[in-house]
Amino acid sequence: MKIPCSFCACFSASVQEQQTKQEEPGEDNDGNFRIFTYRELNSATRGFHPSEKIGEGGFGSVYKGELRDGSLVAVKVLSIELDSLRGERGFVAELNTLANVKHQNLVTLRGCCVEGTHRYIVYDYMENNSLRHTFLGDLQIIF
Ligand SMILES: Nc1ncnc2c1ncn2[C@@H]1O[C@H](COP(=O)(O)OP(=O)(O)OP(=O)(O)O)[C@@H](O)[C@H]1O
Repeated sequence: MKIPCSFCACFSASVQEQQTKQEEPGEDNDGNFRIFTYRELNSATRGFHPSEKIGEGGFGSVYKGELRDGSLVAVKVLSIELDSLRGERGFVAELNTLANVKHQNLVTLRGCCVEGTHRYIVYDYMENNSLRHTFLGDLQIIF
């Protein structure tokens, strides 16, 4: 029998609690990290429409989305399902790290969504220019 780590247990309980008490949109979890509903992300990305796809990473596809409040987000759809130990570990490790690390050069983790065995991670959307300016800004400091 697999025993979940304390973070998994807390996270799972938090998600279930959020999902039972909310419909749409998701509420703030602790003011920063937020549990999104699948419906909200589905709506934000226009049903994960191919035209909204902005990239492909090692863990899955990334879609641009617009939340109801007008803010833009990047939604990473993990291609590895929770049944996979590697997927679960990667998901928990990424959230556990990013939710606690704040830096001007790191894209902000907005929250996540759990839908069945599927997992979604939501970040602030960064325009190419934002990333380029941040990078060039660092280079100017270095040189
Ligand atoms: N917050 C974001 N804002 C805008 N575009 C993003 C954002 N996050 C990811 N992308 C786009 O999606 C692509 C894939 O990103 P993703 O983080 O999934 O893969 P990666 O950078 O290769 O890292 P890894 O595979 O290790 O997770 C990026 O190259 C970028 O074009």
